[in-house]
Amino acid sequence: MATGRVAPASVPGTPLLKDELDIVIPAIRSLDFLETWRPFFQHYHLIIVQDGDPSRAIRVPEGFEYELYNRNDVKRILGPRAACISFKDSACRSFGYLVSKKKYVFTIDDDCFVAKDPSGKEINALEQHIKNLLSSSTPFFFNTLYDPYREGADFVRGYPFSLREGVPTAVSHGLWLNIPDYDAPTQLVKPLGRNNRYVDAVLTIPKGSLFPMCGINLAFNRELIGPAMFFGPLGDGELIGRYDDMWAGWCTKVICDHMGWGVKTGLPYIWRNKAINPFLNLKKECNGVYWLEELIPFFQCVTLPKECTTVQKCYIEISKQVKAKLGKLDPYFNKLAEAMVTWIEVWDELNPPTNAPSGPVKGK
Ligand SMILES: O=c1ccn([C@@H]2O[C@H](COP(=O)(O)OP(=O)(O)O[C@H]3O[C@@H](CO)[C@H](O)[C@H]3O)[C@@H](O)[C@H]2O)c(=O)[nH]1
Ligand SMILES: [Mn+2]
Repeated sequence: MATGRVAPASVPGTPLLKDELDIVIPAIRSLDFLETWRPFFQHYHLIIVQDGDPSRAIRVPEGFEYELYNRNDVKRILGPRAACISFKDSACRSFGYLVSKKKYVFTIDDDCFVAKDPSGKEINALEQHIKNLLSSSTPFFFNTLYDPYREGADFVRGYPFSLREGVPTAVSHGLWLNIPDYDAPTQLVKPLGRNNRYVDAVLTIPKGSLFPMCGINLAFNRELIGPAMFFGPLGDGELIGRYDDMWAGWCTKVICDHMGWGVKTGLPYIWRNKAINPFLNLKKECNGVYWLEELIPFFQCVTLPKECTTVQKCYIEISKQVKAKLGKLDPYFNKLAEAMVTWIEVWDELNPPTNAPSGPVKGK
């Protein structure tokens, strides 16, 4: 069995991290999807961020413990700085991360259901995320047999012994069966594109590699990386839409690499039910598709000096580089850089830094 923090075995009837994890849901539709998740979510606390008309009453199915915030609440709590929270898209979920007081967060969209594994068994997505987060990651050297900390797995021959302890896992990025997370152009050319392939694997994304982080089925250690999980303002009505989660992912990965923390992708799967109209998505994504080719080289070149010993310091440093380098691409990025600073201000106000994790650690 691999060394390092190994995924905990689940004890039937005992929900893992029950008092240490919040489930954050951005919601503009109904919350009926929660019925299907009842066996897996019922012991956890939900934070629902309601988008759309705040006077609309949104029904939470009986028996769930929750707090619900609408736009008016966000304005009341953040005052003029509420503008950094993007509404009109899934990015309003960031507000849930901000007000959570838990160590871990799992976020899921309101049109996602319980998937089944190839044996027909319902997948407890939350439990798998927790296993991913509670076991170590291996960003500094790739293990060809996937996550060595999973039951029955291990490190292969040639894997340096000095790296087998692994490092803390900051993010667990889950995947989707049925409707894949395609961009609008791919949706347009593959209208019937479905993901039916269940791959029983979890991988650490190597240090230095960026990835497209999708917010649909995502969990993270809020205590470690929470201040970098800012999804916006990149939503509808902005110059660039549907890149809210991507932006958070690039910032997060660059910071995790600097701090010496891991990001895992793969299991668990959820069942994603429907794709939004690709033509509407194309309109939202248009600038993003174009700018993507500039944004990735930008993030590949972000340098974080050793003085950046907290996530907040790293994030502010990235915001400065956004302004200096991407502001030339479009003034929109100056606005985004300012929103990033505001986000850190409100994060620190609502989450006073006590023992903020510091780094960088291994591998620098
Ligand atoms: O104005 C809105 C629109 C949506 N929401 C909530 O956000 C999530 C996702 O919304 P939706 O299912 O409509 O969109 P998708 O394209 O399937 O989702 C992905 O797009 C990514 C980019 O934004 C994002 O990470 C994914 O979530 C649902 O829960 C809606 O209720 C909203 O609050 N306000
Ligand atoms: Mn959706």
